[in-house]
Amino acid sequence: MSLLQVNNLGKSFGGVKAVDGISFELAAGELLALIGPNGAGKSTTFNMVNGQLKADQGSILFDGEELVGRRPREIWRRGVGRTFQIAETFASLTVVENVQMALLSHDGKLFSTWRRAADYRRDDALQLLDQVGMQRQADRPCSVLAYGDVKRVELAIAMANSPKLLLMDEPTAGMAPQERNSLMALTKELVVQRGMAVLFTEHSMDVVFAYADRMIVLARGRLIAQGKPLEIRDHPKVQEVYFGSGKTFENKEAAT
Ligand SMILES: Nc1ncnc2c1ncn2[C@@H]1O[C@H](COP(=O)(O)OP(=O)(O)OP(=O)(O)O)[C@@H](O)[C@H]1O
Repeated sequence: MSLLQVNNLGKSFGGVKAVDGISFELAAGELLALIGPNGAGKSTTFNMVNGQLKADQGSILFDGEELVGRRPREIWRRGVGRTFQIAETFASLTVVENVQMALLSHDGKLFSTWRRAADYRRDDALQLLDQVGMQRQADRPCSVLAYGDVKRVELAIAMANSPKLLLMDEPTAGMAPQERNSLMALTKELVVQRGMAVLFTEHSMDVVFAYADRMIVLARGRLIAQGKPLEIRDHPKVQEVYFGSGKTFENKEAAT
């Protein structure tokens, strides 16, 4: 059975059907990209899975249990993690302290032991940093890191909750191509090592085609195609939605 089973999921805002009865599955150890033009319904889908938006219709089964109607924190506790940008207030903390804060939060001790974050499970935090190649920078403040390194720390923070499913909303936005590749290669490594599933949205087609195991394509709230990257690349409906008929992804990449 798949880790995540989404069935006939829908959400409207006023008269707009932001997500219109979509169904898809995601298995453990799989990297699934959610793509589509602006306004296609990607964020709305994401936010229904993480509980920030309540679905109007359909079901989201995670590990066999219904997520629709549950609060975000409950969903997070069940093993659905997401990457967050490191807030400005935390940028002055060191890299390892940021991960220690995440461990405190995971253990439900955030407010009682706030001041002792620097002592809390430091070795575990260092091990998480090792997995993202950031152990050597553990004692530097996050504020001085290169952008690509901040993204690695954000990944380590998300790992502190040991998610079975990790949601990543445009993980490589604002990154240079080389940084993008290195972040996605790392994500793929974590997927393989931990058997974790990842659902990510992405505008960069080169990232999607290089790293996604499978893709689902939304347009105006509907799921218009799903499959392996090569199947999607040649899918007529996808070509139509993105570029009008006759054009290809390669043309788009070459043009940008
Ligand atoms: N809170 C909201 N209130 C009203 N309409 C909304 C709201 N959120 C999304 N929508 C509408 O729902 C549709 C889908 O939006 P959504 O943000 O899910 O698309 P998206 O694929 O994530 O787009 P983008 O790539 O631009 O982020 C759009 O028509 C959008 O205007």
